[in-house]
Amino acid sequence: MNIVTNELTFYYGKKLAIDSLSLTLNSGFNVLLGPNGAGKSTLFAMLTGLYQAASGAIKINGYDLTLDRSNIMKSMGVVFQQSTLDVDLSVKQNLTYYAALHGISSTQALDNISDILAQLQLTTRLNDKVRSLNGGHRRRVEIARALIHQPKVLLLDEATVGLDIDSRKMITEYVGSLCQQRGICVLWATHLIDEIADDDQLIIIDEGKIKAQGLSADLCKKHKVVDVYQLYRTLTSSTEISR
Ligand SMILES: Nc1ncnc2c1ncn2[C@@H]1O[C@H](COP(=O)(O)OP(=O)(O)OP(=O)(O)O)[C@@H](O)[C@H]1O
Repeated sequence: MNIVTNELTFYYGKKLAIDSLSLTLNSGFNVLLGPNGAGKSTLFAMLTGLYQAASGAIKINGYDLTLDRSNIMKSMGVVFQQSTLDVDLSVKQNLTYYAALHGISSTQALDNISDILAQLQLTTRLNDKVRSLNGGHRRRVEIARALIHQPKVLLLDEATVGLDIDSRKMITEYVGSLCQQRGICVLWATHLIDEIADDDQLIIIDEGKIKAQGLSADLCKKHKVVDVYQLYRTLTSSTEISR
């Protein structure tokens, strides 16, 4: 289970947004940390095949994204920054419709994620309209939906932005535990430093470039800083406080 990018470059017009970015991510919880405008969402759009690189290559689980996108999509789950749920449908309808797009029956879909729904405390909300759920519950539905086809790679773009502290904690802990339960490769983009643990694989990105990659605790030691906050301030152009 891995994601490999080789010398990826992407431009919006003349603006260079991703700059010769080479990265290898293995199974486990990988955090992509960067300030606003660093290139996180652009990289996600490239990893999901929505944007095409000006140059460079992406391989996911051994498949080349330009040659074999359909095989990659079969084993990839994505939670985008903006919600893509239909608020006028029930939780169950949102889940089963998405499953049908993957050729999975409603019964099989709910079976595939019954333990996930229970862990995310969604089992009793299946018949509720998404419109009636708060932001934290909507995010949980999106995570359950992204896992419905049992992907090997899960991408989450700023999945906890705007949520209350309890929902953020629950979601980060849950996604962290998924890596252990299912051995999948998770890429978690954030600019919230308190979501990063010492033993997380951390990739710091700024201005479309990788500034550091490694275990969070090791990177702090290497750069002689006391915590990830200091590391982030040292390695990026950010002046924002993102705790
Ligand atoms: N549609 C666009 N047209 C032109 N420039 C863009 C466009 N989208 C993004 N950019 C620029 O590309 C760079 C990378 O943006 P991107 O949205 O990928 O960053 P990000 O790290 O996801 O930021 P955020 O945390 O704010 O979502 C930024 O300088 C941004 O202004």
